Amino acid sequence: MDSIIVSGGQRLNGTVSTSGSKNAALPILFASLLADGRHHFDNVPELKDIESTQQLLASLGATSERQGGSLLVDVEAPAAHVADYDMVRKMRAGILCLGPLLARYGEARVSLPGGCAIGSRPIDLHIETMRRLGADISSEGGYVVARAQRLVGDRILFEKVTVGGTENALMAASLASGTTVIENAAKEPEVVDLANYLIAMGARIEGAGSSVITVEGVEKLTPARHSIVPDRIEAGTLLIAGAITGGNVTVDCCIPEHLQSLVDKMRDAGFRVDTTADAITVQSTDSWQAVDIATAPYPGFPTDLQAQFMALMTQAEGTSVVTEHIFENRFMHVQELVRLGADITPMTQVAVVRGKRKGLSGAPVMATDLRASASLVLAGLVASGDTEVSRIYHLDRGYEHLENKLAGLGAKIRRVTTE
Ligand SMILES: CC(=O)N[C@H]1[C@@H](OP(=O)(O)OP(=O)(O)OC[C@H]2O[C@@H](n3ccc(=O)[nH]c3=O)[C@H](O)[C@@H]2O)O[C@H](CO)[C@@H](O)[C@@H]1O
Ligand SMILES: C=C(OP(=O)(O)O)C(=O)O
Repeated sequence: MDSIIVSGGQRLNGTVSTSGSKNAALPILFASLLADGRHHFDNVPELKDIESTQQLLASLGATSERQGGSLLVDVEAPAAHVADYDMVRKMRAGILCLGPLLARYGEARVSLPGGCAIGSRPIDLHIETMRRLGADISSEGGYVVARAQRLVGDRILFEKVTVGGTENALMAASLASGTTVIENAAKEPEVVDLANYLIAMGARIEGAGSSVITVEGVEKLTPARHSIVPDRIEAGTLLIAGAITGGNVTVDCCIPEHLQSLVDKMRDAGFRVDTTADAITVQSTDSWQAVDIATAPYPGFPTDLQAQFMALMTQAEGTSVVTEHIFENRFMHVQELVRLGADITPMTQVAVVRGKRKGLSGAPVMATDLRASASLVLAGLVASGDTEVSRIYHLDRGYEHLENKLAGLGAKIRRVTTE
């Protein structure tokens, strides 16, 4: 099992590039199930979650081949429309094959999904969506079982903003008969990227990126070519790495607009942050202070950057209040940051971080989920001595060669493999 060892104390400097977005690539790969033939995706990150998706797609009749940063997916009708437990348990996004399978073949049997341990993650809104579109749907032996003749467009009003729910609704509605209006839709850039691919395949979608999306169902979609949007969460993690080490780091190949909430918070804290069309530069200063954050759906502060920002706040002058509004139990990193010497009091969905610059010292810590892993690596960059982050398979789900990118900026970091 791999772990990462970080020897803290190096200021990071230089330029690093952003990879394609995991959370955009996953739904887009599932969307390929909507059309037989060859789909061509560029800027697809090399990640465990992408490999797991390729395996799941293969079990559904869609083989894929990587060519450098591109992935070619050949879709043909599968013998069965089953997403097996062994495939779906590894990642939450497995539920995203429900909409495409149901819309395309009129039936789907999808295992209840796994994913990061960040609180209970129900799929009731996905199920309700398919029901609204006319599916007969039930839960049997750990599987969602759904059937429909042809889905029929309807009004879907999400009681809560859900990224995956909106994505499943978009994919299902694209091949439904008639019009679907999705209200209180998620506005995340990853939803927009999915909509753009569906449109490239011939779907008729308006309003993606706003809270009301209208989909006119079509009879058939055809494969297309698409480049995956840059990963705003990876870009944000790298910016925080620059800031936490007191360095000057430029993150390029990103879309600064997608990171506005982070940029605003970093500026409020006192960092100098400059943006160009496709890059963000953070320049550190000795006088920066704690700021509060509260996670919210896009364009609010992303829950997927909460743990990393908390690591930064352990180094701030003053006290920061971190509020997690999206997931009920996304503070698993707190106890590990405390092992490194951080002063954090977790409460229900609120954590109070008392900053103390240069106060961390290296220790063995355990990654509990994807972004928690990243926060521990960031803390390790400023802790004195060595920090060994184990269970790094969580990190590998969603970061492309993070240790190489950080090493390129001057970090002393290495991966070790133990039996
Ligand atoms: C693969 C992917 O893109 N994952 C992202 C996606 O996850 P995911 O799509 O799973 O997250 P959602 O936006 O659906 O979840 C938002 C909230 O809605 C709740 N909910 C969701 C569905 C449902 O049927 N019922 C329900 O109650 C969730 O428990 C959570 O409290 O968006 C999250 C919120 O930005 C990110 O943290 C994840 O990185
Ligand atoms: C929580 C995440 O992923 P998933 O939804 O796949 O568990 C994440 O990307 O931070």
